[in-house]
Amino acid sequence: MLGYVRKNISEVEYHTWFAPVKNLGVQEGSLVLGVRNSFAQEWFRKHYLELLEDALRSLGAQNPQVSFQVLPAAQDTLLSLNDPPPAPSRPPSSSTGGPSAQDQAENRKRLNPKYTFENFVVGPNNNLAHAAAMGVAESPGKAYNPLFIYGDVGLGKTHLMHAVGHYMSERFPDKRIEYVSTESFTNDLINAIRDDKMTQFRNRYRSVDLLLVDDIQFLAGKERTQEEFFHTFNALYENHKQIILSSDRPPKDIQTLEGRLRSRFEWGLITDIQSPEYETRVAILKMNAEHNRIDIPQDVLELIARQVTKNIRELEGALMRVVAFSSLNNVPFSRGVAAKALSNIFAPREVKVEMMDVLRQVASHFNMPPDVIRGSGRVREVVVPRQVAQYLIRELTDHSLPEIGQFFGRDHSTVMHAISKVTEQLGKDQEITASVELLRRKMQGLDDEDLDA
Ligand SMILES: Nc1ncnc2c1ncn2[C@@H]1O[C@H](COP(=O)(O)OP(=O)(O)OP(=O)(O)O)[C@@H](O)[C@H]1O
Repeated sequence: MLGYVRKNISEVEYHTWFAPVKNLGVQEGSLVLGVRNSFAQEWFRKHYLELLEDALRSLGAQNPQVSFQVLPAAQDTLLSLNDPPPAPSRPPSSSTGGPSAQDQAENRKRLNPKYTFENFVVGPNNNLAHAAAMGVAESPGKAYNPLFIYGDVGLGKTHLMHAVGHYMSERFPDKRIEYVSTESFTNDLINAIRDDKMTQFRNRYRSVDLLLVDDIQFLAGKERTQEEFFHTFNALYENHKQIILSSDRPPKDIQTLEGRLRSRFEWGLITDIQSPEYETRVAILKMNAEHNRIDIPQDVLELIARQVTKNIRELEGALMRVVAFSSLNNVPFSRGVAAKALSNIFAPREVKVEMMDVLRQVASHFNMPPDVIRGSGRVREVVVPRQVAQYLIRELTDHSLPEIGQFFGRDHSTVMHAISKVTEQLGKDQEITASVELLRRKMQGLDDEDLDA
């Protein structure tokens, strides 16, 4: 099966997703594959189910069925950044005069073990950069050289660079990988000049197979460093060695960068990373929670994702804060707890609610599928939830009556009618009043009694 799969996807994909998969045998006619976490489980369902079924079919299965099961927690918790890096997964080649085990260990030491492709959530904000990094990982020195990734702070530039490094060091344990910040490069250079060790300096940087340089914008205004980097760049480039650069802005906007360097930075591929969309932020939080074995409800993750929108490092920090807060106060996770935990750092932002959120909450409150509420049913059991949903959307979001109408496949006068109907019943009909009150508190993140206790 794996042979079939491998022929149909890229090597990077294969190593990222299929290498860690375990065969758990056949249960009730379905082949069960063990995957690392529920993120991987979802990914497999979405992206590889058909391929795996085809693979089984190619082996003669009439009615191929594949399912995925999350394996029991592995040892390597991914967020413990300070742990020693994992041991190399295969023995180093010693007799060929290749790099020593120590070299390899050195390579890995500089790479953050958490920053792998597998742990990188792909969304519309970063999919081009991700694809480019995958391309480079697959054909270093050939696909795009240099690869220039730019974007604001905390959006995953370093993560992607390291992912290429990990990937290469796993597939080609003999390759030399150097990750350096522009600041360290500059300091190394200053030390080398001072200690008269320029030859060593040049050997070090010009003999690598993959050079990753972070925050290249800091070359601006440093003439001697630019000069040295120019020669390093040329030496590597001419030998088809891969270079990846990160920066907070594109080459054209780096002031006082020599023209010859700027043009070299533009030779390969320039790609950017933008701030993540809401769904990507939720997915990142979910993955983080899982890696840390934290069982935290989806609606709490959603609240965090609405609070922190621009920087993924801060997003991760916010999650940790909520976790710490709830454990220190010995209260279970809830939206209220999260709102409270974050209220000191983030300017209290009104929790922004979307129409779909309201619909989902109302649906779950009345215990019926959202589509039924939006559907055409006219019985009271459906009409009341529909009116309540429209009423709450009007109250909690900025959407206009026609927009709400469109969301429900109705015109604005129907919505107006629904709103006045609910308004009329508030205070009179106990059930409706209680439902509206409860749902409103829930969506504003005020549903927490634990905190008051
Ligand atoms: N798409 C993603 N999926 C999962 N985690 C991500 C993603 N993007 C960023 N992160 C996480 O966000 C944090 C910040 O990312 P990183 O350090 O790579 O940002 P950066 O763009 O290099 O920032 P800086 O400019 O400050 O160096 C890291 O912990 C990283 O793992």
